[in-house]
Amino acid sequence: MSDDDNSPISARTAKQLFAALKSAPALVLAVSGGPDSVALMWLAARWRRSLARGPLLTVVTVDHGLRPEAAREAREVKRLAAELGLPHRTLRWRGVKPKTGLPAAAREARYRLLAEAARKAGASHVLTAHTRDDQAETLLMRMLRGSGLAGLSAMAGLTERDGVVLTRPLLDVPKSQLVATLRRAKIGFAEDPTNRDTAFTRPRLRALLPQLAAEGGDVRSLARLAGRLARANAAVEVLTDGAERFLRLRDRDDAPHGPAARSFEARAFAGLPEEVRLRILLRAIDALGHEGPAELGKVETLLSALDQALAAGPRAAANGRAILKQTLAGALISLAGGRISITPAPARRSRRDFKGG
Ligand SMILES: Nc1ncnc2c1ncn2[C@@H]1O[C@H](COP(=O)(O)OP(=O)(O)OP(=O)(O)O)[C@@H](O)[C@H]1O
Repeated sequence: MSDDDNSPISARTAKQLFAALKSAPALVLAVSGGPDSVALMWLAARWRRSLARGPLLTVVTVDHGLRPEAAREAREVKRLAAELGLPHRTLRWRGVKPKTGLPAAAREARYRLLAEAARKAGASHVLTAHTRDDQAETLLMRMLRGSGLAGLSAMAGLTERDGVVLTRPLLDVPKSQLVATLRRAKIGFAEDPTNRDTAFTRPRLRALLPQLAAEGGDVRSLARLAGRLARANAAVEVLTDGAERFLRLRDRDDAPHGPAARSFEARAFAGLPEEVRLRILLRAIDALGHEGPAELGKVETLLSALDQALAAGPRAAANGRAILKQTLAGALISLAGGRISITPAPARRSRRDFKGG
C-alpha cells in the first residue's frame, strides 16, 4: 500500500485492490458490522458504482446466535447495505454450539454458510475484510503454537473452499486506514466486544502488538514476514511436487494399490530433504481423507521412526516382513521389503465387535 497508514483509502487504491474481481459475475461480501467489513462494503460499493459493467454484489451477515446484540448489528448492516444500493442477507448458525473450541467452530460454520450463500447468488468469490493487522496476529498465534512453514505463511490472499474462492482484498491494508475511510465517509460501525475479550488468545495477542511495535516489530514487518514465509512455502510445495514425480518414476512396483494408497521405494525417499519427506507423508495421509489433516508433530515423530528403521539397514528389511507399522490419522504406514506404503488403516473394532466375537 502506498497511501499513508492513517489516511482514507483513495478511489484509485480501491480500484487496484478490487481489479482482479472486475469480470467476476457476482461477489459475496462477508460483513459482520465491524469497522473492517463495513469499510469493505463501502469501498466495494463505491468501486462498483465506478464501473459501467461489473459484478453483482450481495452482502451477507452471519448471526452465530452467540450474542444478543448480533441480530441488531445484522439489521444495521442491512440498513447500510440498502443505503449503498446492495442486497443483504442474514444467515443464522443453527444447531448445538460446542462447549470448547467455540471460536473455531463458529468460523467453520461461518465459512460454510458464506460458501452456500455464494453458490445461491451465483458468486464465484466471497470477500472478507481481513487486514494487515489480522495477518500479523495470525502469524503471532502460529508462532506461539510452533507451526511449520505452511502455518507461518498465515492467511493467503486467495483460497478455495467448498467450490468458492475466498478472497481477502484488504490483507495488506492496515486497519487504521479502514477506520479513517469510515470516519471520512461519516459511517458508524459496531465494535464486537469479543474482539477485546481477554478470555480468547487473539485479543490477548492483539494487546501485545503496540509493545512489539515499540521494539521495531510493527504490523507491517510481521505481515511482511508472513509473506516471505508464504513465498518459501510455495517453493517447497513445488519441490515436493517434483519429488513425488521422482518417486513415481523410480517406482518399478506394479503391485495393485487402492486409488488413494501410496507406495514408494524407501531408499529413494530417504535421499530427499527432511521437509520434503515430511510433506510427502502428510500429503499421502491426507489423500486418504479419513480423519482430516494429520498433526505436523505426529508426522515428524513418524518420519523419525521411519528414518531409524531405514538406518537399521537392509538386513532388517530383506526378509519381506514389515519392520515398521504405524497408524496415524486413519492411515496405516508400513515399511516392508524396501518399500514404504501408506494405505487406509483397518477399521478399529469397537467393544461390541469384540463381545460379539
Ligand atoms: N458474522 C459475520 N458475518 C459475516 N462476515 C463475517 C462475520 N464475522 C466475520 N466475518 C468476515 O470475516 C472477516 C474477519 O473476521 P473477524 O472476526 O476478524 O472480523 P470482525 O471482528 O467481525 O470485524 P470486522 O468486520 O471489522 O473485520 C471480517 O472482516 C468479515 O469479512
